Amino acid sequence: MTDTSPWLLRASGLSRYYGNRIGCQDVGFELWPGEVLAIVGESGSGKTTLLNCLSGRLTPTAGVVEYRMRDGTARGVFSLSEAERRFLARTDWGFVHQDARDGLRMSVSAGGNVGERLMAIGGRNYGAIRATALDWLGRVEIAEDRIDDRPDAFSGGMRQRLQIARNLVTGPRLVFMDEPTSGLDVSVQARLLDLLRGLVADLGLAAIIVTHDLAVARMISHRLMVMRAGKVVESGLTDQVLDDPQSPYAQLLVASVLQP
Ligand SMILES: Nc1ncnc2c1ncn2[C@@H]1O[C@H](COP(=O)(O)OP(=O)(O)OP(=O)(O)O)[C@@H](O)[C@H]1O
Repeated sequence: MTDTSPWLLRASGLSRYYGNRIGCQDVGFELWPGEVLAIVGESGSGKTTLLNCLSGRLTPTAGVVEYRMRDGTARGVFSLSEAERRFLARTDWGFVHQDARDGLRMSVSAGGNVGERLMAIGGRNYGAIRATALDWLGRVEIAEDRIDDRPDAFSGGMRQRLQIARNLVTGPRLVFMDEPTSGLDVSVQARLLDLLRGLVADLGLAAIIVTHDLAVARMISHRLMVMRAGKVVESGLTDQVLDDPQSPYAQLLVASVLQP
């Protein structure tokens, strides 16, 4: 039966333990098409564990993650076959790593990094693939004449932009991002964030972004989830949570950032 409610991804009762240690515990939420959700919290609060469970990279100890396929059916991410999950990850989803080296093939040219994702979904026409790759390099502000360079000849910010192009070229509906701007200079970070925000809005992408930086969350996300010790302690519209946090922990987090 086709479920007609419009969420794109839904998590319920999602927990992941490492032995006795809590990674994340009893997380539940719905993500809507085109919505950007930021997961914030201090180091060790479970952000990456949660993101990896949501994106099918880490098997949860309990709970379910459901995803609405293009045909409208909701499927449990962990009841998909390995092949189905891989197909989803290559087509409908993107994953932007904090370290671009984890998301790029460093021995392949910039054009190849973008083009190979198209080939993975059946692209065969070399000229068309190269033209699309060029177009995407332009969209992420990488000059045409760098298409044959390898990412190790790129700056950190360029690599991250290339990783974004590689992820978006297949027209995904959902992108997972793990601290995509940290590790970059502040000015580079701001430009990248601006670019990301524009692309996400233009393409109507849904995104789940992990960040420890509330300013990043403020700039890019519609909704915010605050985690502490594996649990979601507060969630709501980003501006609302940041302007008027309700839980003592979120109040502390916001206050600590605002202090000089
Ligand atoms: N592979 C692992 N084995 C054992 N414990 C782990 C493992 N990965 C994470 N943990 C533990 O799970 C908890 C949550 O870690 P997680 O990396 O998800 O937090 P985080 O909020 O992403 O932190 P950071 O911002 O530092 O990346 C921590 O207590 C961490 O020590």
